[in-house]
Amino acid sequence: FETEEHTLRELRIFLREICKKLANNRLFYMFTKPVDTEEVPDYPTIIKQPMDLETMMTKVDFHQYECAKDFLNDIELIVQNALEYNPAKTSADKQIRHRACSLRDYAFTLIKNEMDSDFEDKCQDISKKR
Ligand SMILES: Cc1noc(C)c1-c1cc(NS(=O)(=O)c2ccccc2)cc(C(=O)O)c1
Repeated sequence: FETEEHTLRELRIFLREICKKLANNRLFYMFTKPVDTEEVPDYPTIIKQPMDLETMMTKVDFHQYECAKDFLNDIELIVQNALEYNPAKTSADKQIRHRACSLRDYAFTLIKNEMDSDFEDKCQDISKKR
């Protein structure tokens, strides 16, 4: 059990670093905070499961990720929300869709390059058992 807690602690340290790198990239500024419903009043009528990088950092701290796959599922949620809410051919919508796709590629590549694959396997085994 102690080794499992140690493994999950290491995962949280790693995921905080990934979250910080993504949030510090100016390209992804609009994904760093929840979409402001004052600014975008119809957002909650269209997007039922909002997600953003600040919320993800809080989820790390609340032990709500037990493997990198769960973390990447929330990245994918940010991406899908942006694609759904911004479908138009306008340059503004195209730009946010492009940035959402870049966020996905950055996050998956960062994790693939910086994470030991058998470390992720160990985390997924722990997660499945719980
Ligand atoms: C994200 C998102 N999904 O749909 C839309 C639309 C956006 C989105 C929302 C905002 N305005 S905001 O007040 O909700 C906000 C500001 C700063 C960080 C996070 C959110 C700005 C932009 C933008 O492109 O600048 C985009």
